[in-house]
Amino acid sequence: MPPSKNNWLEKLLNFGISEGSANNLNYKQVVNLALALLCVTDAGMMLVFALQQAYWVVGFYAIFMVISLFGFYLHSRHYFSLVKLIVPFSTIVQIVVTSLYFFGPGSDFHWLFVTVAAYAFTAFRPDEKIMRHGVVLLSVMLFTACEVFPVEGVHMSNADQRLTAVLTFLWTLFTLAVVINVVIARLRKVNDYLRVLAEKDELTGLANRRKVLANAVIMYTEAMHYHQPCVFAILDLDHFKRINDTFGHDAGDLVLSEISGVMQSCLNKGDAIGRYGGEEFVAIMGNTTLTEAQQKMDSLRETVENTYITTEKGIVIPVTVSIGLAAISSQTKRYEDVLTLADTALYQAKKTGRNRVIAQQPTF
Ligand SMILES: Nc1nc2c(ncn2[C@@H]2O[C@H](COP(=O)(O)OP(=O)(O)OP(=O)(O)O)[C@@H](O)[C@H]2O)c(=O)[nH]1
Repeated sequence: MPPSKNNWLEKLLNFGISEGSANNLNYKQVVNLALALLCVTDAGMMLVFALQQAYWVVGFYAIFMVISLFGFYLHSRHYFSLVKLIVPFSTIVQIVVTSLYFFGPGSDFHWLFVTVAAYAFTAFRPDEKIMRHGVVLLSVMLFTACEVFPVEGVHMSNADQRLTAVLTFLWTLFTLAVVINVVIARLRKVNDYLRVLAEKDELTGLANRRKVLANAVIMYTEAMHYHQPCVFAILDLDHFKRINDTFGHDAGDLVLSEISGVMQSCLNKGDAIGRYGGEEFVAIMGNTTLTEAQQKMDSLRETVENTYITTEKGIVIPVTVSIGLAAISSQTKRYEDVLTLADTALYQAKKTGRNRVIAQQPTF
């Protein structure tokens, strides 16, 4: 995947994940993010209680901060199954103690168990059901206990409790926004990457058959809608089987990838080209008359003819291409009809000696 601009975030998400241990990448990244957020949360709580001058509570949160940092250390040592348990259990203990002892159930601090359940569903894989359900069940039981047991908070006044509740609410909102933002941004990136893979021909780097036909539909529809000329071309390398048989399949692959680049460089920016299959390509030229397309394709044919592909062993392979052209007309009903006409023209080009461009005149 292309490197992200947010380098520090990438470094954090990928901490302890080496190339060879990249299984369950997303789960591991969620755990790293959770550990980091837990560290920041603990730092925030230390600040809140330091302002209250409750220094031993500061110490309590410092211990959990150290545990989170220890989680990063364990991750760097590849103890991932242990690391992913640190976050829920450290959070559970902190919520229970903070909720029951410092704030009291009236503060509703224990609603933070929602974050533990959210973590369990994102950090444990579907095949780790026991762990996932166990953490959620434990959270539900402890949440119920916090709701039911009337233990008073012993260290905070009502005003401080309210302030802490507001701060906690804002912080939870912020962390959820961060997590959702990171998750969505990453999903988008993966999605873009998969789309490129799904639309690209691996050997030539051109659009694959699916993508070039999708482009054909778009360009055909636009041309029909705006009454503009549009030409479809099918380009087929000549005697390609002979190239494979004489120089080998690898040399054939080299010819395909080199000639693809040459063909693309002969087209205009708005034109579309893709690999139709084997040694056959499709080009669509929008806003181009048949005469203009014929000139462009003839120049492309000549460029291919003058291109000599040299293999690693120094063997020079001459290549030529035959091209069939057809333009859309007022009679055209479907884009496939234009492709069929271009294919007929290509057949003529092959039959009449190859290395030539033949245009199928439109029928009105
Ligand atoms: N190296 C290589 N060869 C391929 C690839 N895809 C298809 N081919 C070969 O392309 C050849 C196409 O052969 P034919 O359809 O007979 O066409 P041709 O030899 O070019 O003959 P004409 O089109 O009539 O000039 C076959 O031998 C296929 O195996 C590929 O990705 N790499």
